[in-house]
Amino acid sequence: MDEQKVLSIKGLLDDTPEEYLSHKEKYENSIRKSVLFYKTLHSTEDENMSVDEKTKLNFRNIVTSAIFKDNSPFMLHNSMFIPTIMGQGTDEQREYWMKRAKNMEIIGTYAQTELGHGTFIRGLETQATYDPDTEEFVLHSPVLSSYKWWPGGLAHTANYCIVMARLYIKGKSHGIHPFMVQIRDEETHMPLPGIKLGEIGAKLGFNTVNNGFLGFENHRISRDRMLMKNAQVLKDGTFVAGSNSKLTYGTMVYVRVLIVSNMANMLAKAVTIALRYSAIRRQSQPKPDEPEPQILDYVTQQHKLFIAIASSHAFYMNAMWLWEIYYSVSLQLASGKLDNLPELHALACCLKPLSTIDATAMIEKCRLACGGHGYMLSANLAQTYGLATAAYTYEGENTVLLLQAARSLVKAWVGHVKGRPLKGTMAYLAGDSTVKAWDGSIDGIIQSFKVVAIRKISSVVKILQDYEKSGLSPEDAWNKASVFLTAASEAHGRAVLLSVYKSEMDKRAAVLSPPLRKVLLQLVDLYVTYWALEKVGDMLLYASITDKDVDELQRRYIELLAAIRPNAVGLVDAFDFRDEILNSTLGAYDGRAYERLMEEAMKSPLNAEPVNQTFHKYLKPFMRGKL
Ligand SMILES: CCCCCCCCCC/C=C\CCCCC/C=C/C(=O)SCCNC(=O)CCNC(=O)[C@H](O)C(C)(C)COP(=O)(O)OP(=O)(O)OC[C@H]1O[C@@H](n2cnc3c(N)ncnc32)[C@H](O)[C@@H]1OP(=O)(O)O
Ligand SMILES: Cc1cc2nc3c(=O)[nH]c(=O)nc-3n(C[C@H](O)[C@H](O)[C@H](O)COP(=O)(O)OP(=O)(O)OC[C@H]3O[C@@H](n4cnc5c(N)ncnc54)[C@H](O)[C@@H]3O)c2cc1C
Repeated sequence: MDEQKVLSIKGLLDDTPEEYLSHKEKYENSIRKSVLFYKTLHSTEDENMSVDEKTKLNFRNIVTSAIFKDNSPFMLHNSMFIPTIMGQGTDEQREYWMKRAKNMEIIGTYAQTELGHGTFIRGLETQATYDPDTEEFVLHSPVLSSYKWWPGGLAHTANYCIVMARLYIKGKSHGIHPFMVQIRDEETHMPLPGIKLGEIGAKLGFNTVNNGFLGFENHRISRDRMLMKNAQVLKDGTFVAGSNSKLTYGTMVYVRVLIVSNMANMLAKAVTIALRYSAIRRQSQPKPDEPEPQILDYVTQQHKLFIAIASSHAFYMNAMWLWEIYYSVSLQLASGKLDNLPELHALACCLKPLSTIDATAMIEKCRLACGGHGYMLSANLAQTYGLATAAYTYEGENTVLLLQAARSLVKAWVGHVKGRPLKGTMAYLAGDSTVKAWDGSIDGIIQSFKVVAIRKISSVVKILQDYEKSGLSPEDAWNKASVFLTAASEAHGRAVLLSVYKSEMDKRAAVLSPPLRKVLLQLVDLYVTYWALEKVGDMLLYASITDKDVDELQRRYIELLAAIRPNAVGLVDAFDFRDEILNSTLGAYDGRAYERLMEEAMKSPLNAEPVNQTFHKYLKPFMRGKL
């Protein structure tokens, strides 16, 4: 997708900064731009695309959608509506709906979360009751808490949506299934009879995504609107279960993988802004006889920012690696082979939380590193934070997903102890669980992170078993141990992030020029050393690190910051964000931050006149004691 082409779209870029638009104007402006964007770039994910092309398209979509400073009301159409049709529709349903969706003849969203339930999918209350007499499903929202609540684009944009509803046949529940539901008339866009729609209101971010609510009053849809790839309802109401009820959760796994690459992109944007600003901003005078230095020369500033560069690389490498796994498991599922789905689910349940936790924290650190100007909306750091922090919650709240990963880790460990072989990304759990002497090499530190994970998993399993021996139910034991279950999942996730980053870089290093290889491997070294220092407690407990080793690690870390400093600006320039996509007064390539700050300030409607009308209406009478 050619960004030049995107940016050449007349009217795509805002004359009036979004900050000065009303809530309603922001939405209307975003629709205007989304239509322009799609008309020019009508890029779709072709089923015949190679893994690499699909991944790049997703990644490019993310990058390009960044133009909107916030996200587009079309976001769910691309990121969930289309993938659900692809993953949950029969061949016939895909044939029909994919054509309409790809051509933007219809705009869709994905309506799963309800006012009363987001995490607990099996608790969703929207009903889809099959009527064999008319061969229809009756959709109904029995109580307020069953209203769909949150779906992007649902309020005023989408005219179709995937509704995840509880299927009832002859009074019996058959679990949650996906239904294709038209919610608005294709000509008038009016909500169809029996359908209540609206917007959920202003949020911390995502204020142009048009998140909405949806309630059904006995709304009927034909039988062929249930997406029936994984489970079917025959005309007479016979229910045919799928091979695995969790296949209906497939879109969420896809988006969790997408989010890891999205975090790489978000973090790259934020650190480009903060680091470029740090290269032009001069402040203080540590040496009386020298000019004020660039704030980028403060080692504390390097500590705040360089890890963000390395983390973006790490998330990107892990995301590309995870996409390969996702696509290969998807192909296996298509041929009925399910045995690698649990591992993909567990990986996504580790990497989505860790990438969003780290990216959110590091984007905020990029903002904080820019002083007062980082607090300006025109810097586009606050908005980037707002978008990233949402991913902590959506697509599976992070705690919940880490506990899901813990389920798999506990099962793997208990199986291992009983002699069952471990496989894939959990195979290392069968390895040595002690570090006889600290090995400060990159591979040695990564091995130590694996030992930390082994020890945390084995110890939390022991806690669980002790609780159950003491008479606690498995559920109560699980809840009591849950803090350390999430810690075990995080440790596993860290080990995966580090080892995949290193191995993926090693694969690429062979084809890099020696100078580039040196710089990129310095970032790997920085990433591994940073996390060893961040998790020094675990290293002391499980990896035989001594205070002398820690001292050595600290010195190595400082030297790495100094080594990276000369290439720091080049490293963020290499993310190759155009100014229009960075959309930031502080991050523009030309470094004219002060002029841009002033230019943006003058766009404030308040600066249109020297005296605001409230002076004569309120202030003057007030100051003259006449109010
Ligand atoms: C104009 C320009 C526009 C261009 C835009 C381009 C795109 C932009 C890209 C932006 C990038 C991304 C943004 C996407 C936006 C998304 C917005 C947000 C959407 C949403 O939030 S949708 C709703 C998401 N909701 C959730 O994720 C809910 C979380 N809850 C759950 O997943 C489940 O409830 C659960 C897993 C927590 C528990 O499920 P439950 O049925 O109770 O199961 P359990 O009993 O716990 O476990 C049973 C066994 O099932 C296994 N399991 C569970 N889930 C899965 C799964 N998904 N796959 C496989 N297996 C699964 C589990 O492991 C258990 O197995 P075991 O018994 O242990 O063997
Ligand atoms: C910006 C944004 C966009 C969204 N877009 C969509 C969309 O397009 N479509 C859609 O369907 N949904 C969407 N969502 C909804 C999102 O999927 C849910 O918010 C998310 O699944 C969490 O559910 P919840 O909000 O009901 O929180 P709850 O599930 O009520 O969880 C609240 C808190 O309770 C705790 N908790 C809950 N369960 C457990 C547990 N089992 N163990 C331990 N602690 C627990 C956690 O601390 C959690 O944060 C969006 C949300 C946001 C913020």
